[in-house]
Amino acid sequence: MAQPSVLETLAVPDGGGRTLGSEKAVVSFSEQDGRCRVVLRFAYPVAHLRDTLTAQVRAALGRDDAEVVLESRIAAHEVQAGLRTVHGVKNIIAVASGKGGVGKSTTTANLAQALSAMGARVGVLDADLYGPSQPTMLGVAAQSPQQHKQRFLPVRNAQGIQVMSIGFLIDEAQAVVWRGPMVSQALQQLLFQSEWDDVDYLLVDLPPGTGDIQLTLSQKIPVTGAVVVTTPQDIALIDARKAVDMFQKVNIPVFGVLENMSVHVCPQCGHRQALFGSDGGKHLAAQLGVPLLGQLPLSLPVREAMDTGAAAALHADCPDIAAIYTRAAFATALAVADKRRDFSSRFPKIVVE
Ligand SMILES: Nc1ncnc2c1ncn2[C@@H]1O[C@H](COP(=O)(O)OP(=O)(O)OP(=O)(O)O)[C@@H](O)[C@H]1O
Repeated sequence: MAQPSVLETLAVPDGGGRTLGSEKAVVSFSEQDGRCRVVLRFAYPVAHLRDTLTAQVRAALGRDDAEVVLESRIAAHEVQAGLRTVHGVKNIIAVASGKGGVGKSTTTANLAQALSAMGARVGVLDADLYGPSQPTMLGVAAQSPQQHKQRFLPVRNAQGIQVMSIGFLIDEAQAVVWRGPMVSQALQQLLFQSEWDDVDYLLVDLPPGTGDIQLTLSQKIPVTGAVVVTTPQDIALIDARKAVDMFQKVNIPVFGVLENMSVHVCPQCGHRQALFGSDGGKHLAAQLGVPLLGQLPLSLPVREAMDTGAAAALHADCPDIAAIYTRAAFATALAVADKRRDFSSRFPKIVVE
């Protein structure tokens, strides 16, 4: 049945000008026995848009009873030249910061939770050797990965997020004596020797800084793009700029900057205080010509949820915080979808001897 053209012009919410037409989203429209059914398919997760999209489609069709089905088909996208893709992983997103302690791990865990709630299959690889915190933040600290024929089975948290951490292999006391090449090797082992189960987005929580370790990693890991986390403080911004430069040097696109600890809102009187300065991340993003993914306030519930591995509960209980992470995660997923598709995993490797 012909699709009503009125659907083509409907905007994808938070989609930066995308429409159902530009996304070729309407894959089927049918009317049978008085029932109307529309199937929309996207190249990114959209579960968080279900109510809005359903209402838009019903209003456009003038059919309150229309059934609107949302589907996502997330593909693998281009990485740096010459790197092999990881079995079971479509897209790797590096989460980095120049300076330590700015909230990179917090951002990783919450972006993972947001993407998962949006309907994506998500993995997290904790590469932060000197402070592996993902197992705690994602609520799997009491578990350890099973091994099967020399391969690791990532641990799954209650929301199905697949987690591997360098902290599962070594303890923090040992970590201080590890040198760059050892870290790089351990990380590659975790990435390539894990049985990732059809992961759409694997977020890699990198150690802070822009030294040899980060550079080696950005040259050896097939990364679709990076998210850089900073506080608005000058000292953090200088380092964040270095992190952006590093990614650009190795041809990894920076999907955006997330400003963390933007303001402190007094829970008693609601007064907003910019403890680390105002809008530093926003200005940095503008100067570097990369998107600002969001500005997250200093928040007690965020800190508490990270200490107790309760990102899912945080998102359920604090809709304002959840909305900031969801918007940042969606912008990241759109940036991934905008990259050229990678078909290398579809073709067998041809070896000429
Ligand atoms: N927006 C926030 N509000 C309140 N606490 C926060 C916020 N962001 C991060 N934190 C807390 O600050 C501490 C440091 O955050 P986190 O571990 O995410 O930083 P990091 O940049 O990954 O640090 P590292 O340099 O160790 O890798 C944690 O206790 C975390 O819970």
